[in-house]
Amino acid sequence: MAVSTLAVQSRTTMCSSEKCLRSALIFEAQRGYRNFVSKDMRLNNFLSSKMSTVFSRSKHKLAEKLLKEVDVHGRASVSDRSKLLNKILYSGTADMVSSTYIPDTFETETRQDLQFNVDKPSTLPQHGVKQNDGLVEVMLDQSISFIPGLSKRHSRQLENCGFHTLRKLLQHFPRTYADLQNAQIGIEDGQYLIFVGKILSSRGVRASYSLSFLEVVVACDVVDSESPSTSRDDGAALESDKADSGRKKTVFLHLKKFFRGTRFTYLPFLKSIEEKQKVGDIVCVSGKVRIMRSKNHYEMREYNMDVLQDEKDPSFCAQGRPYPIYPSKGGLSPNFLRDVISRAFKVLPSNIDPIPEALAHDFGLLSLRDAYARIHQPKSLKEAELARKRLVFDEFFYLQLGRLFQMLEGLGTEVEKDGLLDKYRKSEFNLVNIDGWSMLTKKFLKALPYSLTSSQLRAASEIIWDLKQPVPMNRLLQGDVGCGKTVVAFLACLEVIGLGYQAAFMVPTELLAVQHYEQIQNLLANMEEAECKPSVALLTGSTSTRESRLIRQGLQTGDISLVIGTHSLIAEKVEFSALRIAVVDEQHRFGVIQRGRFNSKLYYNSISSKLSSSIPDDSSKDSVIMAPHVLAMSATPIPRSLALALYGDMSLTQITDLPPGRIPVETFLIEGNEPGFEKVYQMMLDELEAGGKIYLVYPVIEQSEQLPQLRAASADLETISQKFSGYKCGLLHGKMKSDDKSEALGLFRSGEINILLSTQVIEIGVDIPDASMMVVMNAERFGIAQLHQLRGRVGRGGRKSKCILVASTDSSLSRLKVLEKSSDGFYLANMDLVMRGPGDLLGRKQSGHLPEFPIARLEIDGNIIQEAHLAALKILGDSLDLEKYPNLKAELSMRQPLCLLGD
Ligand SMILES: Nc1ncnc2c1ncn2[C@@H]1O[C@H](COP(=O)(O)OP(=O)(O)OP(=O)(O)O)[C@@H](O)[C@H]1O
Repeated sequence: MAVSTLAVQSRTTMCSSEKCLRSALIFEAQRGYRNFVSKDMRLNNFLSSKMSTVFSRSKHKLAEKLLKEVDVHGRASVSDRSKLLNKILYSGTADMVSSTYIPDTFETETRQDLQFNVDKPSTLPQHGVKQNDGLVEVMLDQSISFIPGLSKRHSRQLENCGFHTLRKLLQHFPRTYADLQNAQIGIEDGQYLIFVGKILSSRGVRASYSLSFLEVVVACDVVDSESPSTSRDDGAALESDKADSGRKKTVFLHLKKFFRGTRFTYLPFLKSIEEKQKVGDIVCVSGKVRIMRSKNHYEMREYNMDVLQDEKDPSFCAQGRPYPIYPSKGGLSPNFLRDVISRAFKVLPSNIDPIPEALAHDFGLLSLRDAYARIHQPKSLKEAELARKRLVFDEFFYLQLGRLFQMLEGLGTEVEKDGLLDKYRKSEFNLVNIDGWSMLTKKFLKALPYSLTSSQLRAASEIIWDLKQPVPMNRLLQGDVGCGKTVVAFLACLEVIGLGYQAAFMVPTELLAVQHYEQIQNLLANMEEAECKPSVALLTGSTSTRESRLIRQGLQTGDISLVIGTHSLIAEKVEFSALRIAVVDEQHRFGVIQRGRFNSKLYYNSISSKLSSSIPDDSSKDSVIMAPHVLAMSATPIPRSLALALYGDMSLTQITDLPPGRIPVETFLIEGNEPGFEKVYQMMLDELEAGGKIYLVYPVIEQSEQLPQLRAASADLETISQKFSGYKCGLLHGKMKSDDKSEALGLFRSGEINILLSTQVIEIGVDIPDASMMVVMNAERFGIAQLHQLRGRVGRGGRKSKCILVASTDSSLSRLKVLEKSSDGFYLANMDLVMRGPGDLLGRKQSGHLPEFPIARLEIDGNIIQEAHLAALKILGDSLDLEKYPNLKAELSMRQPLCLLGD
């Protein structure tokens, strides 16, 4: 009956309070109170007969004291008794009182009745608890036990399901909203409808020894859709539309609420619940209808009922409110949850919002209380949507605020902090300033066989700016496939090497490590002055024991300035002399723990290390105990919204353009049937004859009995070799030995192999600029982002390239169509996010690190996260340490505690 509580409260009489007290006493007596003395002998006898029930000593004593008081005041006025009971309720024993004196459910209104009839209790409220008109107002993180009328048993049930605080409860959001319709046309079983009618009767019924129910019958007038006049032919019906609108029938709603437990079967209880509903009241009832046997009679067990204040204008209610449908949790019924949540609003004050009003106004946000109220009890779907926006905003806002705050905390002076914020605020701030770069970096830049694109230059400047800061950089560099991230990372490495430090470059596969190693050696070879060239080493799982020992020694002494390698770099034995930057390529391929270990290990080593004497300036010496800068690179473009959520603590750098002269790869979708393959083979032949090189990508290495429809690389080698007999075919997959893999790739690079049959092992990083065609078998087995990555292996030079996606069935082609249309990795990643959600887009490993968002959905709320990011910048710009916003700081410490602990 929570919905109509307000109305109930307003018409509460002293008489009902007296009854409540009496019921409470009887209830207590049932539990075995021994020494109750009453002038009513019958009651006295009844109470004595219940003496044997177990009662804990403390409760017993308390109960004894309180009941004696009640008895003493037995002759006093009802309001005095109410005062007394109120005192009990506020004396810190409310839990006990609610469970021992007042039956479950029934006490909801009882306690409120009492509170409405008495003065404010004299007892001081607890910390964070406000009292208002007799109701306790509590803040969001207060226990749910403050919810009016919640029995101890229900509190326990809720707590067991994780609803410890009001916040937790209010964040149990409706799964969806049923579209309530005015019952003006035919009524069907299971529909969610809304009615306005008059209460005809209300009765509390004892159904059995331990079951009772309240049945309220409401009579409502609705349009009679079954009357013969409505089924006439159209013309006639049209003419008499007006008349029909007046043809009404009365339907009877039987609203039922059940109570389980012997204590709810007693007459006083049944009488009291009965009296809560006043015959003749006009009410608005909404909920799910069930058809009953008798015509025009309907039952409702899930319902909301509002007593209409203004009988003359019931229309406002009948306009069709969305009806919240809650997911059940831990066995708690959606109905129960709806009821408790609506009660929670009675104790929730309006000033719970930590976000300053001005900011909320700037971003068009509802106040927090309104947002909670409207998401749970919206008057329209639009209202629910507005409320949702506010709550989604909060989820993103505190994440952004926490991460930015944490970053600022690491900086020393206000000027530095302001500088960092400015960098976030204005992208044009990051002007390229090559003059400030080290000599080595400048020489390397000069020796490059190409000029950097403007966005590569901007990215390099941004990173090098960060490298000069006294706090460790934590930056994510991302860009589309083949945009030239590697060279930007090399520049960053050379910058620290130029200052006398070391750099580590970690990649997920050996193939990639070898490729990067060869690439940097080639680029360094172009440099004129041999003496300033840094020494570079390659350390992977296949490096011989002797060689790896030598490399480790070199790293320890500082003789090696740059090491490129795989996971071997984070092995415990590897120690650095003065590591200043760690580049983690394809960072999502490493788990957070691995990255963390890498980071902390390097930190430890760099503290313990003795720095070589070649450090040029004193300022660098001071910062030697700093953790190394981390530059993470992501080859899969991630939508900005997702990146903000996933890596909100990282600064983001994006390379937005491709090196000049790139011709977009032409993409074809072909069904993998006989004519389809004939077509593919013909295209391959044309390409080979024109001097091209072809990757053939397979989903598996060996043919599998379980998945016979999948083409396998090993199995196809012979067929393809026969088909293209004039050309050389090679095989590359993850199970091959490291040397064999490098050899196969080397032969393909040099042109000795024309067709490379491979698995997705080539997906990341493989860079063979003159490879000009790719054919992906069973393309439906790959995600959009993955296919885009694969496709990025071709078209890396000046030659026009083709990518053919062969799908087993016609139906799977439609999903891949988006690849045919676009070659923009960011656009495709966004599409993937919308189509598959963040979990599938990122893969299990990476999506596991996404923060939990109870209500936000990254695929649709991307714009809100951007707003939240701006709002966080605004707040921090105004108060770097959040001192101006103590409420925000408190909320932040609650939501993102680690960021305030400096973790
Ligand atoms: N500014 C440039 N002008 C011309 N070529 C460039 C430029 N920058 C990089 N390249 C070349 O483009 C190719 C791709 O570069 P790189 O391997 O760094 O790309 P990437 O961003 O790491 O791509 P992927 O994520 O696919 O590995 C390389 O052959 C590189 O030499």
